[in-house]
Amino acid sequence: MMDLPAYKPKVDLSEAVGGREIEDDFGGKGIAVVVADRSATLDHDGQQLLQQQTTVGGATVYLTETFYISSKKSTVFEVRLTDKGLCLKKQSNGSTKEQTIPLKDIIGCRCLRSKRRSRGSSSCTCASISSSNRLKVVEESSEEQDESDVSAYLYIYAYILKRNRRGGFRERTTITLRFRSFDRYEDNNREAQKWRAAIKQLVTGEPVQRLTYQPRDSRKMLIILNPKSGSGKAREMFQQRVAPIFAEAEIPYDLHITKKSNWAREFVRQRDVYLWRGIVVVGGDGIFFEVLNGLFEREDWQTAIDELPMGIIPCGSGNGLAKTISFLYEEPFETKPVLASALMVVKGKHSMLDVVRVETRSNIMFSFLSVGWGLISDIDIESERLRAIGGQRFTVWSVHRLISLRTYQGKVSYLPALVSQTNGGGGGGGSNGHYHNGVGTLKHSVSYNTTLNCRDCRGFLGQDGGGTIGSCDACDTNFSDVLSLETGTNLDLFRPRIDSWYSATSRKSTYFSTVDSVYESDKASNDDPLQTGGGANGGGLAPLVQMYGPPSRLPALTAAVPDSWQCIAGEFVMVHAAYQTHLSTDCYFAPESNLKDGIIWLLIIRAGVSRSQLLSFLLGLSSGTHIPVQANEHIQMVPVTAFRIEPAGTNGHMTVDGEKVECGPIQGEIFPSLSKVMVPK
Ligand SMILES: Nc1ncnc2c1ncn2[C@@H]1O[C@H](COP(=O)(O)OP(=O)(O)OP(=O)(O)O)[C@@H](O)[C@H]1O
Repeated sequence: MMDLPAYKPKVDLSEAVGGREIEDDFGGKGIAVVVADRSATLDHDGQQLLQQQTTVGGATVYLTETFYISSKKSTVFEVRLTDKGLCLKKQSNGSTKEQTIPLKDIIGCRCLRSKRRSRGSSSCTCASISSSNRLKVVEESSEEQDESDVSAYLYIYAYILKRNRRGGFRERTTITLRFRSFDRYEDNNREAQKWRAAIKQLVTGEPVQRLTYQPRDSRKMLIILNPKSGSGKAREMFQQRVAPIFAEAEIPYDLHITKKSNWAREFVRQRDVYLWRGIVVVGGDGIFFEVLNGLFEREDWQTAIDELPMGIIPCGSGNGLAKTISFLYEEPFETKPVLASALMVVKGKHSMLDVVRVETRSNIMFSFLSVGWGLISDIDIESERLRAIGGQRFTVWSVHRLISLRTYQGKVSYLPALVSQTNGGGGGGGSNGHYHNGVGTLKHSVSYNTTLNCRDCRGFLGQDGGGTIGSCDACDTNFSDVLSLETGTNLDLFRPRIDSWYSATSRKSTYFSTVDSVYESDKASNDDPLQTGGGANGGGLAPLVQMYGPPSRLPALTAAVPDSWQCIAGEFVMVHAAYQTHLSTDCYFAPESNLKDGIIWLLIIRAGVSRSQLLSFLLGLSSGTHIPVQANEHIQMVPVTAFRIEPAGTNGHMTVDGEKVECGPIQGEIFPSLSKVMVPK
C-alpha cells in the first residue's frame, strides 16, 4: 500500500458557487458547489471496497462527507451517497434540512478540473470565485487546465421528476462537489473519483465495490439521425438537447446522419453492428422501422436483435413508439419529448418488444407499431403535404377526411387472441405464449454481407470527447459533439423458409421493390456492393436482399385462412392493427396494450357507421375513449394474434408503421418479445 498523503484541512472554505443555480428545498438558491472539508478513509489502488457500509433510515450508506457551502460560513452539509440517492443534509444556525436526489433521477457524473483563467485573474486553491466570475471547468486531459488550482470537481447530473396536475416535468439539477483537502491534484482527484465510481455503479445497477469506475460495456452507442424527420430539425435537436445528455452520462457514441431513404436500413444490414452496444435512432417511427428491418435482413438477425437494444429519440411527426414507452413508464413526455427519450436511452435499460411479421404480395417486413388500411392510413399518408406544420397535420386532415368519408370493399380475417390456437390449419398453430427461439435460421443465404464503410474515410472515425463523429464529408464532419462544459451544461412450423425469399404469390424478390432498394449514392465506387450490378438484376440495378427473421406460422397469403379464424366480408371505413398504446403522440389507440403482451389490437370500423359516431371516435382517440363502451356493430376492437386484410381493389392507403405499402392482401402475425427496446427502468 502506498503512503497516504498528509491530510490538511483548508482554512478558508467559503468560496465558489458555480454551475447553474437551482431551486432547492432548503429555501435558498443553489447548492451547486460545495467544498470538501475533509477526506474519508482512503484506499489508493482502485480495487478495494469502499468504506464500510452502514444503514441510515433503511438506506445503505456508501459514502459520507462533510462539505461547506461557499459563501455561507455557518452552513454545513453532510452529503451521503446511499442506495436511494444523494442525500444532502444541511445544518445552518441550529436548523437542519434534508433533501435526497433520487438515484433514478441521476444520469451520471464527471470529474473535472478548473480551467485556466485569463491573465490577471486569480485562481489558486484558496481563491474565492464569485458568482460573477463563474467556475469554468475542463476535462482532466485538457491543455487548458489550471495547474494552480489543485481541486478536483465532481459534477453530478440529475433530472429531477416534478409532478404537477398535467403529469409533470423533469428539472435539470447539477450538484458540484469540490475536493480540495490535499495539496496535490492527484490526491483530490482520487477522492472525487471514488465518489464518481460509487455513483456510477449505483446508477448502472452494479454492486458498489470499486474505487474507480470502468463501464462494463465499453462499446459506443450507434446513433442514426434522420435529418428529414418531422419538420426537419433533428440535427439541431440532437446538438442542443441530446449530445449534452450523452456527455453527462459519459456514453460515447458514433453518430451517422442518413443520406436518403433506406440508408439506415442498408447501414445496419451491412455493417459490423457488434461494434456498438445498441442503436438509437433520432427521428420518427419510419427510421426505427428501417433499422429494425435492416437487422432482420442480416443472416445473423437473431444475434443482432438479441445483442442490440434499439432506442428512439423522437423528432418525427408521429412518434408513436417513443410516446408509448414514456406513457407505459409514466415519464413526462409532452412538454419535452426529446429530453424524456434521451434520458431513457442513456439509462442503459431495455424491455422486450413484440414484433409483427407482415407479409404482402411482394414483401416481407417486421413491424413494431401498426398495420392499417383506410381512414387512419389515409390521414397519415395524405397529410404528408402538411408536414411543415408537424403533428398538427393529422388533426387537420382528420377533419377533411371526415367530411369526405370513403369506404372500401374487402375481407378481414383474424385469429382471436383468447381462442385456443392448437387447431390452426395450414400450419397455423400460432401461439399466444411467448416466442421462443425455436426457429432454425436459414442456411441458404444471399444477403450481401459487405461493409458500407464511408468511401472517403473508410469508416475510420475520429475521437471527439464523449462522442465520435465521422472524419469526412460523407460522415458529416460538420456535426460534432458540441458539449462544452462552460456552456453545454447550461441546458435547459411452418411454411418453408423460402417464403422469406419469395413472396407468397409473385415469387419475386421480397426486398420492397427494386425501385426502393436502389442505392442512390452520388459517391458510388466500385467497391459498393449496391452499385456494381453484382445482384441478380445485373446492370447496376439493386441487388436482391434476403429478409430473414422467424419464419411464418401462417398459411400463404394466397391460401385460405384456418377455420379457427373469424372472417368479416363487406365494406369498411378502416381496419387498423396496433401493438403499441399510441400510434402517435396524441393518438392513444390501444389503451390495454403493452410492449410485450403478444397481442395485436385490431380495430374494425364498418361502413354504415354514422358521422357522429365517427366524430366521437376520432375525438376520443387522444384520450383513449374512442371505443364505444356498449357493443357496437360498426366499431369493434378485437385482441388477436394474427390477421389478414384483403381489399377488393387498390383504392385507399395501406400503411405499415406509418409508412405506405402497396394496397393489396396483407397479413400479420405477432412474435412476442422478439426484439429489445430501450426503456427508462
Ligand atoms: N436523409 C433522408 N432523406 C430523405 N428521406 C429520408 C432520409 N433518411 C430517412 N428518410 C426517410 O424519411 C422517412 C420518414 O422518416 P421518420 O419516420 O424519421 O420521420 P417522420 O415520418 O416525420 O416521423 P413519423 O414516422 O414518426 O411520423 C422514412 O421513411 C425514411 O426512410
